[in-house]
Amino acid sequence: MNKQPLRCRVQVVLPIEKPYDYLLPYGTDGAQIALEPGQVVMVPVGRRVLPGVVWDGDADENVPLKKLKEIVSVSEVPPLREELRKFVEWVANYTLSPQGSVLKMALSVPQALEDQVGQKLYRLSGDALSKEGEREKTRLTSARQKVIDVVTNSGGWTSADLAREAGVSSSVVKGLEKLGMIESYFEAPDFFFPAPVSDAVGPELSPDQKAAADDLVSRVQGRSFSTVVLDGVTGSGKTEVYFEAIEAALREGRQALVLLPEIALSSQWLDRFKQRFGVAPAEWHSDLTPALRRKTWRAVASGKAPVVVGARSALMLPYSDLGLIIVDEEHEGSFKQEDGVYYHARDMAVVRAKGCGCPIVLASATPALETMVNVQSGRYERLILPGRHGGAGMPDVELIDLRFDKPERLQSGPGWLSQALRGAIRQTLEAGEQAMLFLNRRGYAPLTLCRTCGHRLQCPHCTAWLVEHRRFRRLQCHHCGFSAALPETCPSCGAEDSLVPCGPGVERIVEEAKLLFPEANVALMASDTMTSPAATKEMVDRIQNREVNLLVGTQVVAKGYHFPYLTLVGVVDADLGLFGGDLRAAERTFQLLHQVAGRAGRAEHKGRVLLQTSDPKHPVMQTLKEGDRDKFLEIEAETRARGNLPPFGRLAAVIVSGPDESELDNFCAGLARSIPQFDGAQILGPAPAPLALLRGKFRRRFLIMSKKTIAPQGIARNWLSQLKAPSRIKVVVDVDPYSFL
Ligand SMILES: Nc1ncnc2c1ncn2[C@@H]1O[C@H](COP(=O)(O)OP(=O)(O)OP(=O)(O)O)[C@@H](O)[C@H]1O
Ligand SMILES: [Zn+2]
Repeated sequence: MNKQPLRCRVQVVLPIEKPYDYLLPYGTDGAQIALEPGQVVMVPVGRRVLPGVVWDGDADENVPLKKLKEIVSVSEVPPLREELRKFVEWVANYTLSPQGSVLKMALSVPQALEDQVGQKLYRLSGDALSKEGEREKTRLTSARQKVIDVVTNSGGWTSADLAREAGVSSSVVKGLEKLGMIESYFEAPDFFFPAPVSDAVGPELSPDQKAAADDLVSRVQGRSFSTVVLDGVTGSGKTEVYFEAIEAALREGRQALVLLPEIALSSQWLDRFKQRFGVAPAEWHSDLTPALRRKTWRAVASGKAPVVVGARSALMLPYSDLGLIIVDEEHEGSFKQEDGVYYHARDMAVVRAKGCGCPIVLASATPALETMVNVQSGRYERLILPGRHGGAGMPDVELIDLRFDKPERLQSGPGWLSQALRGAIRQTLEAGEQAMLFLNRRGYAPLTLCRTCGHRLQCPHCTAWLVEHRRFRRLQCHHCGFSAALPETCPSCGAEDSLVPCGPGVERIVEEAKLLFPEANVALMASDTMTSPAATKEMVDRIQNREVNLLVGTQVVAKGYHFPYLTLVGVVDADLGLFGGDLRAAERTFQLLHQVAGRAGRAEHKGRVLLQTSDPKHPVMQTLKEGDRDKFLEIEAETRARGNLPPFGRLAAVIVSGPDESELDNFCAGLARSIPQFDGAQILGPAPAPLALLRGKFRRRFLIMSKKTIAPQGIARNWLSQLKAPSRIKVVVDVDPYSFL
């Protein structure tokens, strides 16, 4: 009797909703090889061969055999665990994303799936420095210099990766190897990160810290799911407390994952980890070299990366046995991904922890309103650290009313620092302490305008002003990256010397600070000046060593840093984040300013915070001044509840975009006509998005608002499936949107 060939389902890493059916591969003995769900395979799709995962459930026996293709090969990597497969399905369902796109985030390193034979890698050669002399002689070409720069930063590159990263041809790499400047070695295929030192002990904890740490440790030992909010004022030792929980996970032989909002800016955190545990954790972020990426993925999958610290994408890695998740600064907006799969890493981390049967800790001094409402309803538990470590007090917060204390003009143009703030800076510097000026705006000026005709310089591809970056004498669009030289004459009326910068960015504050305090050592810290983790670390070290005493920065300085001599924080424009029709504008402003304020006076010297505002009566300013976070949350909760806004109601945004405006409007009109009627939900729109033009695409927005008991996903699915979008039009659903641009 002829036996039917066996088939299985494979979810391919393409933007497709469901698994396809394939034939099991044939072994050398001519028999089919049995596969288990979770095994990683390569399968033909059209003319390509792509990675996929054997999925749960039976293939459809009714599909004719001749339509089925055979699995090409089976990867040696450990099968994806059921926990991760279920998580992929859950995320796809919740975010309305194709399952294949979510799976692709888990299999994000195709090279890691290949069988690993020892591979030839390159690094800076041991005696590269002694070759300096020869290097002079041979006069490194700029192509060669680029390669040297890359390997100086980190080793472990294949020839192809190295050439690609340096933007040169592989013959340049060969040439340098001949010269002896770089050398090759073989890497063993066993990928691992060293185990943390087991007898390392942390600092002696205060009674409050100890109580919180003990609670977390017993949860880790209990090996079951729970969500705990670690709610402690800035500088209360949240990090020290959760380090104890990490230690407990390691003792259990399980892995720990720490999600940080900006891993590239976390040099202090990494130093502390190394001090505490004797080794560095595995890092996961976009700056890893391809070789390190592959090593890390493999080590995580085989349980040889005990602690992973990373950006939101670290949540998607194939952990072999996750025993603890920490989300530090859980209120941070950067945990929301707004590209490809739109997901919130904090919320999805809670789901993943549940699947792994492990506790998850959400740490913050200013937990999100969503999180606090979950505490109130009993879904999350809470541990409180009420005071700063070592008895340091909370800083005094004062408001400067800009309507009365107007910044004086400087010789060179308008000034932005009030008399009160100038005086406080002077005092601080005279006392030998450090001051920080905060303005959450990169560049020199957010707008450039022609004095003669009023023309404003705008991005040709976006609804956005061009921002002047004086250091490079260029204009830049902060939405699409468009950049152009600063014109000499007005592009509209041709007038000369007529373009004036309007408003301040941090570069302009640096200019004013240098003018007012010529004796100070002024430094700037913004995401575009901190171009690499190394550059950030260097700056942080300079501040720690007090080579800098007047720091100017954007939100990158707000996060987690601990500078004992920093006693004054001045916020140049505290009202900046309050505008723009974003439902979380007040909350975000409160969190950010509270966080910035928290940098002041963290050790024995008392801290002082001055907020320049034109609206001192605003609840955000009042509660910051009173240091009353819970009162702010109460006011905010009332406002949101009244509008049935999250977390009391639910939202999903639908963003429709395309290159042709009339085609787009036609399609949106069709969508609007097919909006169904609901009880407890409504769909608003279409409205031009605030960024009505982005990267050359026109954009319209709809907003689905529903009661908390109704899932907007189902509404979106039914409604949007009625109309097929023309090929040039893209429809994106953003469930629980954070950006309304
Ligand atoms: N029990 C302790 N013994 C010694 N030093 C401690 C202790 N607890 C905290 N510290 C120190 O106090 C400083 C602040 O602690 P930590 O950074 O953990 O606070 P945090 O709550 O995470 O702060 P933030 O929210 O502002 O980032 C750190 O330098 C930390 O090493
Ligand atoms: Zn642009």
